[in-house]
Parts: sequence; C-alpha cells; structure tokens
Amino acid sequence: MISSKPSVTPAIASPPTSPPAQRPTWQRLQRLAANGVPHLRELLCDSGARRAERLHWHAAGITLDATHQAVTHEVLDALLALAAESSVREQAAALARGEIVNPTEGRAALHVALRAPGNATGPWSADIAAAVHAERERFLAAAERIRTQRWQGATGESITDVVNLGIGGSDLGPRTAVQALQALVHPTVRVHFVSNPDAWTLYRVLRQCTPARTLFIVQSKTFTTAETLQLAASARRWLADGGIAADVQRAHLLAVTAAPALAAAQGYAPEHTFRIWDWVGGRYSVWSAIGLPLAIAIGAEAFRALLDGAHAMDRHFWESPPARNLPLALALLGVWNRNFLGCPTHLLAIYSSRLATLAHHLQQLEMESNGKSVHIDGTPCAIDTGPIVWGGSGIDGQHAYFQLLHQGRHRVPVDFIGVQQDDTPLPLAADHQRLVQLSLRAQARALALGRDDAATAAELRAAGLPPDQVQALTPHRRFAGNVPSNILWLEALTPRTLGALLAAYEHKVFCQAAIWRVNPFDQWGVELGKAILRQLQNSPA
Ligand SMILES: O=P(O)(O)OC[C@H]1O[C@H](O)[C@H](O)[C@@H](O)[C@@H]1O
Repeated sequence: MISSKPSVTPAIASPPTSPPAQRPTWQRLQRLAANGVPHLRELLCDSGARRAERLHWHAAGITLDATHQAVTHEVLDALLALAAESSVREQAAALARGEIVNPTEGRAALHVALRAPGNATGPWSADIAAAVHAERERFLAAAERIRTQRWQGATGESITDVVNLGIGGSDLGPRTAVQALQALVHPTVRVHFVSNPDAWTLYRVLRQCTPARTLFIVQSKTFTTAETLQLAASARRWLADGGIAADVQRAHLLAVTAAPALAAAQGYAPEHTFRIWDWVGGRYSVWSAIGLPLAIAIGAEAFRALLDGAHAMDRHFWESPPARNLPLALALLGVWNRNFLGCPTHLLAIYSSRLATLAHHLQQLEMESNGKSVHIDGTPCAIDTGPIVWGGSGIDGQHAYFQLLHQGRHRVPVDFIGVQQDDTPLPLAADHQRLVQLSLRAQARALALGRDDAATAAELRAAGLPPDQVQALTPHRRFAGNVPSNILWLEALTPRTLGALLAAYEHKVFCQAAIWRVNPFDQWGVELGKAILRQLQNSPA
C-alpha cells in the first residue's frame, strides 16, 4: 500500500526571520541601484572577458547568457551575498529533505523526488522513493499499452484518441511538453488537451473522435475542480450516446489524482486510477502521473529522458557553487530587475514555435507561486514580490507588441529562449533556423543598446534627409535602450533539455520565494472565486 503521507519533519523549514528590506545586503543593493548602473551600451562595450565569463552559465544542455543584464561586478557580488543572507541553499536543502515548506497547507513539496532515477533515494525518505518508483512504473506501463494500441475499449477496438481533461497544473505541464516534443509524437494515437469548460472546446476535439476508440484521462489533484468535472460529465455522456454505456465505460476512463477515494466514488476503476500525493503541487506535477498523456505521446523512454534532464538540473542546482549556479542566477537577476530596477513585468520571448506554450506554463509557475503579498509568517510584504509574467512566440511578438518594449514607457526585462540545433526535416530548415536565431540576438541587442540622439541624427543625415527633418524625426527614431534580458539556449529541443529547462525555472521560483520570504507552494488567491462560483451554482436562478 502506497502511503499518501510523506515522512516530513513536523517543523516548518525556517527561512531568515528579518524582513528582506531590513537586511544589510538588500540595503546595499538599493544604494547600488540608486547610484545608477552604467547604460548597457557601456556595459556591453566593456570587453573585459571577466564580465562575459561571469555572466554565462551552463547546465544539462542549457546555456544562460546574461551579458545583456544591467549588472556590474559589484551588483553581482551583492546579489550573491543576498542569496547567502537569505539562506537560499539551506531552504532548498529543507525542501529536498521533505520538510514542510508549505506551512499554510501543512505540506512538503517533493517534486524533485519525482524525477530521481529508478527508486534512488535522495535526501527524502525511502518510503517516498519506493512509492514514486512503483507508481511511475504503473503509469508508464499503461502509457506503453495505450501508445502501442494494446489497450482496448469496451468493444474490443484499439484506442486512437486520448483526450486529457484537466486545468491549470493538470493541463499546462503535459500540454507544453507534448507541444514541444511533437517531433517524437506517435503517429497513430492522437493526444488532445481540453481544459476549458466552454462546450465548444470539447466539441471541437470530440467531433474528430469515435467513442469506441477514445480514452479520456481525467486529471485533477483534488478531483473537485468544477471545470474538469463538467468536462468529464460531458465526456461520459458522449461515450454513452456513442454506444459505450455507463457500465462498460471503465476502459475509456483513466483518473489521475491525489484523492483516489473521490475518483472511486465517481465510478473510476482503482486499476485505472493513478496516484499523485498531496506533496506534488499542481504546477510542479508534470513529472508525476499527471505526465501520463505526455508519456502516451512520446513513449516511456523519452519520458524518462525528460525526468533525467530535470534531475541533472536538480543536481546542478544542489551541487554547484552559488556563482556558477544557473537557476540561482535566473532568480537573482530577476530580483535585481524587480526589486531594485523597479520593473513590474517580465516577458518570455520564445524563439521556437514548438516551445511557445511554455510561456503559459511558466506564467502559472511564477505567478501562482510568487504572486503573494504576505511573508511566509503572515506578516505583510513591504517589498515587491513576483512580477507579472507574460509572453509567447518572440518572432510574432516582434511584429506586434515589441514596439512598446523598444519605445514605450515601460522597462520590460526579457527572457529570450531559443534552440541552437534544429532538426526540422525541411530542405531549407537551416536557413529558417538562422533567421530565427539571428532575430533573437538582434532583439536582445537592440533592446540593450538602443540608439541615442547623435547616432539617430547621423543615420537620418546619411539617408539624405535635410536638417529640419532630421531634427523633427530624431525624437521619434531614437531608442532609449538599456532593457535587460537573458538569453537561454537549449542545445537542441529534446526531452532531456526540456526537462532541464522546466526544472531550472522551478528552482528559480523557489530561490526568489526564499529571498522574498513567501510561500511558493500555496495558491489561496484562487479560492475566493471558486467559493463564489459554488454559491452562485447553488443559489436559485
Ligand atoms: O488538479 P486540480 O485539483 O483539478 O487543480 C487544477 C488547478 O486549479 C486550481 O484552482 C489551482 O489554481 C491550480 O494550481 C491547479 O493546478
């Protein structure tokens, strides 16, 4: 019997108690920002190899180039001191030991245990390792049966369509990964994702499917989410209307949940129910049975490679010194931009169409985790916490909203995310890839350097404009620049690098929460809307 309870130390992992703004390093960073950092035009000209060396990180197939961040050596030193002063490392170790890092729900957050190879133990308990291993083997075996069309529906036909019903963390992780790894997707079993209870969303998928050949995966950690239950009810009615009566629907319905009793009460067969645990946060759950649709799409071996990539990033995060630690660097640069340069938003500009959905996944990861205004001890935050995270396809954005980034009134830090080696089997794929990669680099450069009045006027004069027009046009054609950005390169778009990238962002979010002293694992903010929905549903029309 798999225990749902992690063996946790009952004590709350203790972050430093002083409010961040009262810490000496925080105040040092405030002074550095107030004194002004040189324009990126100057920082990028500083050809001293040391800046470039300090601002590049490599781990598990991911490279972070932060040379376009508005930071000096002094700022970097102070940020690393802030991490030490905030006990980031100690807090990460407490998480991995299975301590209660989510005190408002009395839970551990052991997503790192989900991606350890085999049944290897880590700092977490042997019970957890064994439970994770057993359930992983169970859901991967089911995924292989479905993928190889050995899973039969009630009428003995093979399954050709798998429809994932789930929302938030029970949708975005696997949806993003299936999208990203579509080159590996099995050609005969189609995997669909439906999260939105707008009836058309489900209809649009079901009109392509045949009931006898369709399998639904109802994914819900709580098994109480109204949107998912509505979709499941509709799916079951569609099966019944299509000749798969309620009493033989079991082979068409899988459930993934931390509340198996609720699933059983709603008629899901225990042998078709896969287990997650209360210590798996929804937005950290793609590594668990919530990844089942992904495993069906790409196969067990590729799914294990995704876990391996994430685990490689975990090891890097735990073992690398702070100055060489990629997720910590992402976190610290974000803190600098948010708290000291005063940037309220953060853009994810993704230069790989297969990865574009990543922006939605990371938006949930960052905003649901760190969109908080009280510290972990319940005291109000006097500092800014998680920024507004937004984004999508960078190339498309260039021809739409990038104008505001270049010349608007907001300074928007950017993570440019690209892929170094492309595998698209198209004759001119290398040319496409060169255009995409150079576009990424050009945008990072343009945002950083801008173009001052003198350079703008010189260019207009060189184009042959008379002096009065040069004068009139210069204010419109100048660019302030100095917009900070990261460039993240995946060496190739593989399960391994995708796993590593997702894990890097998870650790980034955790490090920022540790510095801001907020709980990144609860999401009470979404509850009020749910409660009011229930009231409205129960009140007379
Ligand atoms: O998996 P479920 O319990 O159905 O929850 C689905 C999602 O909805 C909730 O309201 C939360 O905002 C998300 O964190 C969660 O992932």
